[in-house]
Amino acid sequence: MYAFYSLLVYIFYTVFKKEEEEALGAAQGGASAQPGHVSMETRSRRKKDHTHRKERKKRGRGSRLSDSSSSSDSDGLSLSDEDDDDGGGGEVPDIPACTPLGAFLSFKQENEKRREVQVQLETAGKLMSESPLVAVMSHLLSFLEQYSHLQQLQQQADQYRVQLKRHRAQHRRQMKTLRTSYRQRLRDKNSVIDSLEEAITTQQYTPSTPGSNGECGADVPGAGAGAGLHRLVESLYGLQGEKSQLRGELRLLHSQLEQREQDRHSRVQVFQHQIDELKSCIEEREEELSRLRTASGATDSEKRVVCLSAENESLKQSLTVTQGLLQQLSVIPSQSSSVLIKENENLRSRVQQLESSLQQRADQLSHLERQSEQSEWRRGEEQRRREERVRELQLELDKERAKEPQVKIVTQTVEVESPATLRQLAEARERNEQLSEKLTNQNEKCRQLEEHIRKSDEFSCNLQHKIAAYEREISVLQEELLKEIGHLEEKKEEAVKAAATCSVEHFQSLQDQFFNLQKRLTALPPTLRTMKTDYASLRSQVRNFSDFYGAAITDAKKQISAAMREMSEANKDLLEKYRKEVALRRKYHEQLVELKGNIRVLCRVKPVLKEDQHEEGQSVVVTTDPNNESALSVLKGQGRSHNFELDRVFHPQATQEEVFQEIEPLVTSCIDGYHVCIFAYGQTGSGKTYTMEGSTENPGINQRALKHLFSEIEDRKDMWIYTVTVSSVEIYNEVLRDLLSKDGEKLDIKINPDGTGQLHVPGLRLIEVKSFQHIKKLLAQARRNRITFGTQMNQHSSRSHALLMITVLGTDLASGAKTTGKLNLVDLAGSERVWKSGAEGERLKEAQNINRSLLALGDVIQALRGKEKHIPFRNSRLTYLLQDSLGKGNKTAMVVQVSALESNVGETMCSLKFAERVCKVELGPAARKIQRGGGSHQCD
Ligand SMILES: Nc1ncnc2c1ncn2[C@@H]1O[C@H](COP(=O)(O)OP(=O)(O)OP(=O)(O)O)[C@@H](O)[C@H]1O
Repeated sequence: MYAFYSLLVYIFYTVFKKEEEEALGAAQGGASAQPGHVSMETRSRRKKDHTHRKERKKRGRGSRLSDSSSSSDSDGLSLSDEDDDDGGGGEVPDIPACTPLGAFLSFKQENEKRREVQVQLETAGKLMSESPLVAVMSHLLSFLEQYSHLQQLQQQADQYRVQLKRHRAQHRRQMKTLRTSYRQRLRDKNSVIDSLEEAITTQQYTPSTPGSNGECGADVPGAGAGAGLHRLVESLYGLQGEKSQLRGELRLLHSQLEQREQDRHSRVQVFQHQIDELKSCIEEREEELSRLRTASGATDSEKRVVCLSAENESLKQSLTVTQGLLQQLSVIPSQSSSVLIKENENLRSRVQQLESSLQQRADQLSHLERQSEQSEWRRGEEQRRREERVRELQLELDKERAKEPQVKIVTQTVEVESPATLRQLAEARERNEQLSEKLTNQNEKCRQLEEHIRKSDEFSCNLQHKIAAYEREISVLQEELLKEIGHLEEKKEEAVKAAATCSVEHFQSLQDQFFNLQKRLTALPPTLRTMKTDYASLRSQVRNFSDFYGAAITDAKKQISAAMREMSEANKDLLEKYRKEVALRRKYHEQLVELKGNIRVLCRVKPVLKEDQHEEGQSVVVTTDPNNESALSVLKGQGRSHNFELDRVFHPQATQEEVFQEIEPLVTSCIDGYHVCIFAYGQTGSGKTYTMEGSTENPGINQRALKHLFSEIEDRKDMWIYTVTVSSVEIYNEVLRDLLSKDGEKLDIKINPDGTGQLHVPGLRLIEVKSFQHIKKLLAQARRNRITFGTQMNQHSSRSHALLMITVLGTDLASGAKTTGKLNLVDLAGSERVWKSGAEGERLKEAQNINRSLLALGDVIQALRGKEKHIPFRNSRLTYLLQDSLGKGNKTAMVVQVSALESNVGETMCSLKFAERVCKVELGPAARKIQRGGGSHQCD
């Protein structure tokens, strides 16, 4: 079976290859142009893929991502072979073209280009798909398509991974810029604090001058100056409280900033963690993909194909052939692959949309993060400056506190030097007021700064919210992306599983077939050997047998020919004996018949003619026995049959000659001086006229009898002289008519006045005939003159009894003895049932007369049979006329005509029963009418 498939596939492959080459040659002006074109296109496509890949790699390098995961870029097994021009092609392991899979894939790619050219081979390709091997290869093809789809997905995953890395790098850059902006802000804050510090320094410088002056002028005591100093100290304490308050606030702000920084950091960590998770997820997918690629059914199938190819040369040939067939099969559009491609396109567009939206979100996020980092940095800087300023103010305050005893001394001094001190005090108060104003201004500035910090905090908070919202969006998008990837993975796994299962099943079945074939093949050699030995022995036997057979046949032939000779001799003897026996029996029978004077009764069965089949489907009820010429059986119906035993029965196919041969001896006896009567009896249409007269081509008893008479006369002419006279009459409605007379006058039967007592018909024409030709004319005339009409039973029914009376007067030349022989040949009118013949009027009268005369004949027969003294010959013209022939010492033969059809079974039974009665009639020994010397007498 497998060999058959292989042969079939090979034949198809050869045919299709040839047609394909012709088609390609016709379509592209040469068989060699197409492969080059295809390879060019393939190369250009490969180059495009390669350029795209290179760009991606450049981008990957540009981002300076040194993650270990970046090495996975080169993990994928791409369907598009890349050139190694740039030396970087080694990163992507190409499928070697020498492997079956590589050849298969390149074959497939070329086939995709040839599809349009090979449309005319679709029908043949469809036919080929019915082969199991082709089905397997189609499954392999679909599986490889799935595999290429998987590779595309992997490439997309790689792209996503690279994009994620790029996003991460961007985030890092943004974080860096945020940090720098934060530092910048801190620096700004420090500068603000420096400006405050300067202001405070200026404020300090102003009291230090009076202090130095006071030191100089301590000798000038004054009460106003002491109060001013006291207020100054109080204001300084107030300032110190305010500073400590500001410090607390700044600490609070600092802690808040730290908290926010921590939050931000934690968020960044969470985001980083999510990115890592995504990365690990992608890596897992990659691993899974690689695992699937290395351990999935495709590789197994491929390995199995290779193993199978290696195991069996025939399978290898089939695989090669199948590769060729793939060209044909590739033109068959795969609905599933087209759907997958469509889905893949949709997914690609969807992924692109998601990528673009993700890119936008990432850009916005980076921008916001940058702003946030800047604001945070500024706030940090400001806080730092404020802290430093507070610290310095604290130091100033401590210094001022440390100077307090001098002030008291100065105050005492002022009390002593009152006018100068008062003036200084006034000046100090003025300065104090100025400082107060400055402090107020500083406070205002601090408030403004605080307000600014608050606003920046709010802005930062808003930014954090936005970042959180964007992160949520990113997470949602990531989830969607993961879902899509998962969905694609599931589809891919399903497709891979289905293809793998299918291919495994088909390979299993192929393997089973292969193993079965192997088993058969292994079982075949011993069988073949035994067959060979058997054949050799048989051959030798046959060779010997031919000699043996020839000798045996020769012996057998000899034996058979000897046996046949013996048999034929014995048969000849037997046949001779049989013939003699039959002749003897016949002779004895005839002698017996002659002695008894029985009427010989013959029966002739009419063949079934077309015109007799008035009713369709009539069965034949009369059967003859081929082994018994005297038996006849009539099936009466309901399974009952009646057997008749007559002198001779003629089957339907009996010829006129056969019938006459039976009559011939009687005809001969006529020449010898006997009175012979032969009459035909039977129902109308049963063949009486046919038997007696016959047709021109096939004459009946009348012609044959006369012919025989003349031949006998001719034979005896040396010894006897014969005179033959002929007369013919018909009895129609009990009226005698001369059939040889032209006027057809009526005749009467009378006793001959010569005293012989014989019947005499005055006026009847007696025509002496010299030749057979003469008698033929007379017979034709008589036939013409006979009255016939058409009835339902016979279109040319004879409505009269016709008598051909032949008188043969013979003179023995030697003795002078005279013989008078008479031959009455009677064709009786048909016995018929009036209702059946449809007779009416004149025909009815005819029928009644016919039946009456036949009844009279029956009465005569009955009387003769009963050997009654009175025979009623005179009851009818017919019996009266036949008195000479039917009476004692005459030879009589009756031919009973019967129909074999079921519809005539009643008439047939009547006729045969009448024949049976006639059979038993004993006329006594026949007497020869001879005149010797002077007197005539009868001799037995
Ligand atoms: N043995 C036969 N072979 C062929 N045809 C026959 C045979 N016997 C009778 N026929 C045909 O049957 C038809 C009727 O036969 P035929 O006229 O001799 O019947 P019949 O007994 O004389 O009838 P009827 O009493 O009405 O005159 C004729 O056409 C005749 O040719």
